[in-house]
Amino acid sequence: MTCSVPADPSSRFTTHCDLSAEGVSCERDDRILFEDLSLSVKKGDLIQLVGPNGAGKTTLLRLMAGLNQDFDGQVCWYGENIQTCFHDYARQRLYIGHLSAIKKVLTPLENLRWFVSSWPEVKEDDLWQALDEVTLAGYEDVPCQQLSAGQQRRVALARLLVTPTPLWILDEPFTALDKAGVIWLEGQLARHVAAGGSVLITSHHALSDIPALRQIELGMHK
Ligand SMILES: Nc1ncnc2c1ncn2[C@@H]1O[C@H](COP(=O)(O)OP(=O)(O)OP(=O)(O)O)[C@@H](O)[C@H]1O
Repeated sequence: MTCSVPADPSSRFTTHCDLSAEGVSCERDDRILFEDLSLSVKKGDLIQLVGPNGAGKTTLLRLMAGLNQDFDGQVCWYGENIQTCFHDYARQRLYIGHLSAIKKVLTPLENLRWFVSSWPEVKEDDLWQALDEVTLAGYEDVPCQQLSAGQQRRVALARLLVTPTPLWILDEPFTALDKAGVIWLEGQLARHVAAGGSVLITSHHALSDIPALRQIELGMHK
């Protein structure tokens, strides 16, 4: 089934974000992580989930990304349950988990080629440019297992530059980045929302300089 989503020809995206969690509750090991939670992510939103370790931030991100169905309530894309239009939804959201999901036996370039295979409009030149921007020029053909943790994170984050999705769902994306990488990523977040994109993020890093920021606190249940 396909979602009925209006196109916006004036935007760099084919559509804008309209994601909503409605009455979502989730329990793990008899402990309530969140209950009857509602949340919407629209064009230009930058929403940071905050809370202590174990509060449920990753769990909420994964269910908003459609990667976890073990919860009550529903998550909708343009009013339709994301599970019934998952194929279309997955083309409109970029999820980067805290493990990055890069294939370590592949090179940075091969990882990006594999990753963008769902977006045929992305050109080979775009991949080289993205690797250059994340300061991996010269490392394009080195297997990722030979890169440092921060460089591997940069391979994962290069996807932000090549994927034409309005919605970014990012779990602790600042992990292992050096100071310059942190500044670069903050700039990318700010630029994405200013261009009409949307970001749902967990991070223990303060994002207070980004004007669009809204925080949602988890971990209120004992
Ligand atoms: N698959 C699972 N089975 C059982 N319990 C789980 C599962 N996944 C997560 N949990 C539990 O759910 C709780 C929330 O985990 P989650 O990873 O969402 O927390 P978090 O807020 O992202 O934490 P952190 O800040 O440490 O990354 C934890 O107590 C965790 O043990």
